Amino acid sequence: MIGVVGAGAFGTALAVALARDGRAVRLWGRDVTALAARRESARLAGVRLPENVTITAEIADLRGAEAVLLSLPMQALGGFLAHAGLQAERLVACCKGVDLRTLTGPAAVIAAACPDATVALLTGPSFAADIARGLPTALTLACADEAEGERLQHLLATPVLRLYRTADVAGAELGGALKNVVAIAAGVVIGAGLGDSARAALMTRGYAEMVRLALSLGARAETLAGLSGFGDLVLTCTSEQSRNFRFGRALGAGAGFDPTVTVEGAATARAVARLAAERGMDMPVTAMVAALVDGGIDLSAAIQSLLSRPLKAE
Ligand SMILES: NC(=O)C1=CN([C@@H]2O[C@H](COP(=O)(O)OP(=O)(O)OC[C@H]3O[C@@H](n4cnc5c(N)ncnc54)[C@H](O)[C@@H]3O)[C@@H](O)[C@H]2O)C=CC1
Ligand SMILES: O=C(CO)COP(=O)(O)O
Repeated sequence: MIGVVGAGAFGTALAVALARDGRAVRLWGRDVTALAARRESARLAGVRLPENVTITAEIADLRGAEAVLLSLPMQALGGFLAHAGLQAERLVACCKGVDLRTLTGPAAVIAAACPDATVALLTGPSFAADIARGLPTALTLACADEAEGERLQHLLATPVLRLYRTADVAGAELGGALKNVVAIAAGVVIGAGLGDSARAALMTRGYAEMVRLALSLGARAETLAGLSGFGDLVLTCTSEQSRNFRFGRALGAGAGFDPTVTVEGAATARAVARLAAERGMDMPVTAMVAALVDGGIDLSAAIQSLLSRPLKAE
């Protein structure tokens, strides 16, 4: 049995994909009454939960799972683990971001709360709606323990959910966290009417910034160039499906945005701006997004801050 924590868009989509491929899945959520009654999530309209997905609000029902996928927003992960009493041998983070409290990624947050568990990360370019519809996707499964990583790769892959493996957990989680920040900035550029050429420039400079920080934190450049970094950056900066992109576009257009929608890049921009300051690193795209999110700068000043940077070698 595979456990999934978090009955939002991504957790439910993963539960559906694994169940369609024959796994028994237990999907935990804090308020699952409507989901259990309708067997269809409001976040994934038209997708019926297969029979072999059991929905539960009791965390003890996940005991004995071969692996538990943690599909909560990044900023909720540490608090959840501190209070939930979850016991599992293998915990797979499915969230993308940097924790504002500890300035670490999900793997360190899980390891601190559950020191005896094997920790892994599932990340890469994939919209929940695509996974739930059974469209083909390729993701990265990162685990520092190579044997456990291989075991999880086989446990969680399906014919349409292809998993590539890496032991570079830092690289995989930083790629997934930082691309959301760049996607907000790409949305700002489009929302402000600056055009596709400016977006391509922003994505490229944003990627350079992602790689710089990740390398300084011990990640490998190849990981950033893979699915979890470059792949997810392209998807998120260019698709209307992305919440981070749409949030940025609303900021750029001076429009409102539903505050209940999960936009991981907003808190992560603030966390990464602090991390960069601590390390004396220059991350202009992240700094601009963090300042915009905090309301510390207006849109024209934000755009000007990027355009007026000193001319230098690429
Ligand atoms: N939706 C997508 O296409 C993808 C999402 N992800 C990542 O998955 C993570 C979750 O995102 P989504 O499922 O899309 O968000 P969502 O907003 O659809 O769902 C989040 C779920 O977490 C629950 N939750 C929030 N705080 C909680 C807490 N303190 N305790 C227990 N449950 C809590 C909410 O009730 C909700 O069911 C994010 O880090 C996101 O970046 C990754 C790949 C694709
Ligand atoms: O991570 C994602 C795609 O890989 C989902 O992106 P959004 O959170 O921006 O919707």
